[in-house]
Amino acid sequence: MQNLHGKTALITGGSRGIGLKTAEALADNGVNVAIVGRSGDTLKDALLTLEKKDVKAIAVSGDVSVKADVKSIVEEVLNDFGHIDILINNAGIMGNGSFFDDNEDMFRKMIDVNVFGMYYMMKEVLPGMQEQNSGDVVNIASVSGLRSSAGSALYSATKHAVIGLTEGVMREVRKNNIRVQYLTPSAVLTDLIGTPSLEPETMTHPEDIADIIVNQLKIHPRTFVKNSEMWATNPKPRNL
Ligand SMILES: NC(=O)c1ccc[n+]([C@@H]2O[C@H](COP(=O)([O-])OP(=O)(O)OC[C@H]3O[C@@H](n4cnc5c(N)ncnc54)[C@H](O)[C@@H]3O)[C@@H](O)[C@H]2O)c1
Ligand SMILES: CC(=O)[C@H](C)O
Repeated sequence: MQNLHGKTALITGGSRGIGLKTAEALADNGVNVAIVGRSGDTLKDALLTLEKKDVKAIAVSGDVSVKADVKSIVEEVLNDFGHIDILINNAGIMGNGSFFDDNEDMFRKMIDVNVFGMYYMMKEVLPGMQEQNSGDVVNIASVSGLRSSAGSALYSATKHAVIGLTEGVMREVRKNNIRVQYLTPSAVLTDLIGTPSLEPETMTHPEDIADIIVNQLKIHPRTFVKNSEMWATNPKPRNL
């Protein structure tokens, strides 16, 4: 196992949900954290939480689906931290409904945020990791990237794209000692899913995903968990 103390991490969508819990868990392990989100009180509140930890924490506002924003986000983080050890590509949006709905704009928006956001981020961050000959990239996909269902074809298509993108990039940069992995959580109790149809206590919580991320990052750098699927153990009232 390796100690994460003193490393630096950039977490997209770090203002709430899985991203914020991951930033908190990393900070608890001595990692300096930069959270990225669209501007607003949520991002400020998240930073206040992180500032209480014994690490350097910064918040950078920007839209990951906008190439110029991503460029300036990464520049700002590099100015503050000098380098980036860990990139958590977590920002994402979900729209559901029938394939036959009027949903072309929503589909493009999801592709822009869920797929291009990650693409732009990796384009900006990976060259620095190649130079330092080390690094970790964690891309948050979803079980919807493995199995699609009626009502989620479009979101699912974006998460399938995330998995394809991640796997190819991983194969390209492992020679630089960079570990690129993806996670495929099932339903997690966050704002993204709206009112849950399952009993909240029986669902996976965002801090559970954060624990998994931190523990996987602690594995000796010569090895990594390429992909992992997380399920709620006993979701009620129905087993998914
Ligand atoms: N909640 C679930 O059930 C679940 C399951 C599997 C995968 N995921 C994935 O986990 C990731 C995090 O989701 P969550 O559940 O924490 O959702 P959430 O809605 O609580 O958080 C999403 C975060 O992404 C940010 N974000 C959205 N669009 C952005 C943009 N264009 N630029 C910058 N930031 C942006 C939001 O501000 C927010 O901080 C997403 O990629 C989601 O698809 C979630
Ligand atoms: C939100 C999501 O990704 C589903 C529930 O797996």
